[in-house]
Amino acid sequence: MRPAPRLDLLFGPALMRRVSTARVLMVGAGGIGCELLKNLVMSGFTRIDVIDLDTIDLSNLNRQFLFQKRHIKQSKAHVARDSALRFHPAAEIQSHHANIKDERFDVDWFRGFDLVTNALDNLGKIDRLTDVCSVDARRHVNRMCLAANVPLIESGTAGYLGQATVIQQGSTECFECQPKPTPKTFPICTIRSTPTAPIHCIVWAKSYLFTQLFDRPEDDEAAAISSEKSDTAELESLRRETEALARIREAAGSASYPRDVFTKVFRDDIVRLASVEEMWQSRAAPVALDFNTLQQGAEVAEAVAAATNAPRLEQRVWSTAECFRTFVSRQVRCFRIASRLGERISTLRKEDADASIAFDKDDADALDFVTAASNLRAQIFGIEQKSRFDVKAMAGSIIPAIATTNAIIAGVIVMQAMRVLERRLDECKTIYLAHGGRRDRLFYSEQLSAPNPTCYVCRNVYVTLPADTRRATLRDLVHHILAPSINEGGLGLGTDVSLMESGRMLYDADWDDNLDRTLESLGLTNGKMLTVAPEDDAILGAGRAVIVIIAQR
Ligand SMILES: Nc1ncnc2c1ncn2[C@@H]1O[C@H](COP(=O)(O)OP(=O)(O)OP(=O)(O)O)[C@@H](O)[C@H]1O
Ligand SMILES: [Zn+2]
Repeated sequence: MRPAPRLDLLFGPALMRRVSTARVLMVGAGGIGCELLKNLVMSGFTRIDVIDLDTIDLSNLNRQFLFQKRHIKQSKAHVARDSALRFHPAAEIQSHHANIKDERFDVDWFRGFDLVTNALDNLGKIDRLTDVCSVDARRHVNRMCLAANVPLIESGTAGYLGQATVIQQGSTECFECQPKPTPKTFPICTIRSTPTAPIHCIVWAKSYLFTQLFDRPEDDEAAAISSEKSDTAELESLRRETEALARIREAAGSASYPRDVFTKVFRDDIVRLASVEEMWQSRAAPVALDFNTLQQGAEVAEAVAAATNAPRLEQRVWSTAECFRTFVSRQVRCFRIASRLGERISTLRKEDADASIAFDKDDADALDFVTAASNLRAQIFGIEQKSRFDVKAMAGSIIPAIATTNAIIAGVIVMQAMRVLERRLDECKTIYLAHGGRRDRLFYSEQLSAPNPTCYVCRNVYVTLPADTRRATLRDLVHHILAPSINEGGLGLGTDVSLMESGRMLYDADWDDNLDRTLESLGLTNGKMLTVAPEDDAILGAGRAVIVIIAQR
C-alpha cells in the first residue's frame, strides 16, 4: 500500500507539497494514534515523530491494529513506526519510547514542528479526571504548544462520542481555558459506613482496602477523615479501624494473614458498625460474615466445581463461596487467589521495605481481590453484587473504547491538519461525533472560541531564556533580564515581582534569600517554567504573568 496517488487532485498540488514537508508530532500511539499514524502516512505526510511511554498489552490488540500478538510488551511507539513504514516505506518516522513530559522534549524541540497532534484518547477519562496521567499529558502538551507557538490538534473519544479541535496560541481557546469538571467523589461515611450501591462497595475495596493493604496509604485517609465535617464519633471509630488495619498490613505473607484481614474487615468492623443503633433506624443493619461458616461452604462449592468442571466466567456474578475462596484461599482450583497479593507484597518488601502495589485493572490478582472484597461487602449490606467484568469497568472507570469512533476521529484530525497547514484557521471548527439521541446527524460542529481572557495558562506571555544554569544566578535573572526596560534589553517587569516554579515560591520583593543561588541549585534546569508576576497590575494587566522557560546552554 502507498499513499493514494492522486491526492493532489483533491487537495491541490500546493497543499500536497506542504503536507510532504511539514513536520508533525503525534503524542500517543494508542487507539486514536494507530489510526492517525496510518492516515498521516497514507495522506502524504512524511516527516512524523511518534511518542508513547507505554508498551503493548493484549487488551490493545482489538483496536490498535498496528500491533499484533507477537508485539506484546514491546514499545508502542517503535512498533507503530515499523508497522506504518510498511504502508509508506519512504516516510521519515522517528519514534520515541518516552514520556512527553521528559525534559529533553523542551520548547525548542516543540518549535521544530509545524503541527502537533494529541492522540491521548479516552475523553471519558478526562471528563472524570480520573486518569491523571492523560489529563496531565494534555495540559503539558497544551502549554508547550502555547510556549512554542505551534498549532495543536487536540482530540479524544469516549465510547461512541468523539471530538477534535484546534488550539492556536493567541487565536483560540487553549485546553485549559475552560475549567474541567471535578472528579466524582463520595463522602467517606458512605464508603466506610453506609454504602447503598455497588459502586460504594467497589470504591471501598479498591481505594480503601486495597490501598491500605498493598499500596501507599500515606496520610490521605487520615487527612480526608479529619476534613469530613459530620459525625465525629463515627469518624473517630473509622480512624481507629484504619490504624488497626495498618498493623495487619505488616503481617502480609504470614499464614494467618488472609484470615486476619477477612475477620477484621468483614466481621469485627461490621459488628462494631451494626452496634451503632442510630445509624440503622431507617435502613437494614449490616450482617457480619463468619469465616468458619464460609470456609465450609467454600469447600463444598469447590468440590462441586471440581466435579462439574465449572468454567470461570467473567460475566457471571460469583457466589459467596467463590468470593470467599478468591479472597482467602491458598489452594483453589478455578480462581487465582487474592491472598497471592499478600505474598507478592511480602516478597517485594524483603527487597524494599517501602514497596507497594498500585491497583491496576489489568493485574488479575488485583482485580480478583477487588471483585471478591466488594461483593462480600455488598452481601453484608444487602447490595446487588457485580461480575468481575462489571467490577473491572467500574473500578477502572472504563468506557469501552470503540475502534470505529477512533478511526472517524483520526480522519477528522487529518482534515483539520490540512486546514491548519493551509493557514485556514478561520475555517477550522471543533468537530463533535455523537451517536443516537434525537439528532439525525453524526457530526456537528462549533466555531472555535477566542481565548478566555481570564485563563491562567494562555493569557500569559511565554519567553524562552537561554542560560548556563550552572553559572547564572537568580540575581542575574531578576536584575539583568526581568527588571531592565525593554529598551535596555530586558523584559521591563521591575524588581517588584514574584517568582514561582511548580507551586514553590523562589523570590519576591520581600524575600530575596535565593538571589545568589545558581539556577541549577534551585532546580531551574532545562525546560523548567518559571512564572513571573509583577506586583503592579498595570505592567502586564491584572493576573497576567510572564512564563520564563529555561533553555540550558
Ligand atoms: N505522558 C505521556 N507521554 C507519552 N504517551 C502517553 C502519555 N500519556 C499517555 N500516553 C499514551 O497515549 C495513549 C493513549 O491511548 P489509549 O487511551 O488508547 O491507551 P491504552 O492504554 O492503549 O488504552 P486503555 O487505557 O483503554 O487500556 C497510550 O498509548 C498511552 O501510553
Ligand atoms: Zn487558555
